[in-house]
Amino acid sequence: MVNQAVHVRGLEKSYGDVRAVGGIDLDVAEGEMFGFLGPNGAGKSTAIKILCTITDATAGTAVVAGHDVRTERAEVRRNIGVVFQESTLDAYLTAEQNLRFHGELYGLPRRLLRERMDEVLELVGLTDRRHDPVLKFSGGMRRRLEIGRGLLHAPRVLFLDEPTIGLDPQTRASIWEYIALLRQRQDITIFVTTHYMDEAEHCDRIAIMNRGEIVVTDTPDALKSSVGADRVRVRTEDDPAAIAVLRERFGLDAAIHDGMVTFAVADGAQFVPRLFGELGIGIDTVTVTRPSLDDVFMAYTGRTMGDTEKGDGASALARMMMAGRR
Ligand SMILES: Nc1ncnc2c1ncn2[C@@H]1O[C@H](COP(=O)(O)OP(=O)(O)OP(=O)(O)O)[C@@H](O)[C@H]1O
Repeated sequence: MVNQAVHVRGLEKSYGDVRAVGGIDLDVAEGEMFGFLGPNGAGKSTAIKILCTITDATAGTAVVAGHDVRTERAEVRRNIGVVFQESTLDAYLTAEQNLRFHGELYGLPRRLLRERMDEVLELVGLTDRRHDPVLKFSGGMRRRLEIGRGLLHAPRVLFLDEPTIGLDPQTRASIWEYIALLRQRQDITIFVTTHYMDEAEHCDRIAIMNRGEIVVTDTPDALKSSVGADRVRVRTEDDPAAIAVLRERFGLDAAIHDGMVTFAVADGAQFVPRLFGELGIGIDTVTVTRPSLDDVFMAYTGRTMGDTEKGDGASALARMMMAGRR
């Protein structure tokens, strides 16, 4: 049997009348890269806070790395690493001093701490910058250092909350290269929240949360298939006539969006040659789009991932975590 890194049953959290988490079940296998998506206010931060032992659930159980978050808080904390979107590094300290401070908080013996510092600095590509103060680092380097710091005490589960928010596309790509490398080198489970569709594609499985409930959990491919149809967009010599033919001859419900006749079919690549043969109206351009994770997100939450912007929930989470450590 595959061991569970995260095992959650009937987890609930209410703030007064607000049911932030409404009785969720969740299983994440050891070694999985698991993505947690959902619009603002869906309950992701609250669920993660419970898993990281920052707040208590109102009901239900959660076991992380084999320990109960309610009754074995210290063991859970020893076995998890947490990286928040907002930097909690001390910019006036060097990379190494930031790591040492964290290692001491976790009570790592000196020799082990030295070894682990060498390892994580190498992993995140900052060995030659270890004596530089963090204020000289770029945004991407800071994030890499934070990921390295989250790994210092060799956690079994790493929680990454929006690890690349606010970074440029090139830096985002390089952070994901480090995350991929991390997965190859270390036996670790990664639990990540993101608002970027391309990043969600890196996950083995994704859970989409909406209004306190997990509405679906599956692999990115299976999720895309579940929302089904391909989207076909055509520009023709007579769009209203084309819409009528699509309805009468093909039984398809088409409409004009952004100046193109747009409709959905199960297999666009097979359908397009038929369309050219049988439409009887000149076609200027045609495009076929497979469902994306954004379509999946839209189908399950009624919003696009791009609509979702960060509130201050995660920064509150970062502040609480740091307060908890002192
Ligand atoms: N400390 C709190 N007190 C009262 N209500 C809260 C508190 N924290 C969260 N909530 C409410 O619980 C619900 C879920 O919020 P949560 O921050 O978990 O959502 P989220 O999915 O993480 O959103 P975001 O993407 O914006 O971080 C929201 O309605 C929010 O207003």
